[in-house]
Amino acid sequence: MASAIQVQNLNKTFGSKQVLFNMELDVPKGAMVALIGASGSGKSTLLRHLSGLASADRTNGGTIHALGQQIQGNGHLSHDVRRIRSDIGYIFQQFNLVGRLNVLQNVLLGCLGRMSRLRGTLGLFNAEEKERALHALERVGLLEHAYRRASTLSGGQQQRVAIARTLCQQAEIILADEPIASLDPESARNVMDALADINKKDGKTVIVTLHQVDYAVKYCKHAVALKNGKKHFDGPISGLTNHFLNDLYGSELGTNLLFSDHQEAKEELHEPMLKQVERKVA
Ligand SMILES: Nc1ncnc2c1ncn2[C@@H]1O[C@H](COP(=O)(O)OP(=O)(O)OP(=O)(O)O)[C@@H](O)[C@H]1O
Repeated sequence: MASAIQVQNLNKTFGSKQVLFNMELDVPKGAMVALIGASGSGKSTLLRHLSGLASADRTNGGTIHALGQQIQGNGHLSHDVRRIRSDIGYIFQQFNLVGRLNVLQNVLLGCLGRMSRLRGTLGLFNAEEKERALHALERVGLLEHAYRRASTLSGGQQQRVAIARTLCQQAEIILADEPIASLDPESARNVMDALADINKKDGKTVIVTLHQVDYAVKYCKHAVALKNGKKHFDGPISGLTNHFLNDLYGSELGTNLLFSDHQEAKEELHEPMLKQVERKVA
């Protein structure tokens, strides 16, 4: 299957501290991937590199391609990174909406990457773009709030506006960096439902960093786990065995582990695991 994201030999060093090591990653188009790992393992740093928000080491930094186009190589962003980025939607933990604008205006900001600078600067959105933005809001269940000031929405609603913005952007790849970390369980579920819906119905590729393994199991078929800046696992979600998670999270174990029955997760245990998750997350 064609790749949405390809990472080859990515290395990143901050000062004297290397935080990503020889990272290799190939995410097929249409996948929904959970990126997991203990705090400080490098999840956010990797995600920022995938979208060209950060550049790798100048020496032996590796390459990153998005939809077959090189976004960076050896620490140099490609000259047309802005155009490539228009295919990549980015969702932040803290929503990153413009609070004083209304919800619809925030969603329309997703169109800016594909507009001429002049039209964008003047905020001259055309009828097709406005219709697309309204449709995106309908998709995430927030159409009735289109004309509310964004800052008056709840955190979960704001995150769904951010998702609608990526729809309006017509992004093919959605990178979500801990999108539910600051949300209550119901809001978290709504946000993950919206991402899963877009993945399933629109075929968008979603890579989502998650601290809660239960949400990863419930929503993603595939997981990539980082440990100390290295890829530690890359495979079906059923591979996240209790033993593996103990090893991955170490001292964070109490807050992150889901499976308490000490059974090794096998492919055929996937469905029962999901049921357990559903009960836990309900
Ligand atoms: N701008 C920066 N300058 C220096 N060090 C950084 C910078 N950004 C990240 N780091 C370091 O890189 C390592 C990986 O951080 P990163 O935020 O990617 O981890 P994470 O897995 O996303 O953690 P968390 O789950 O807590 O968000 C950490 O040691 C962090 O301190």
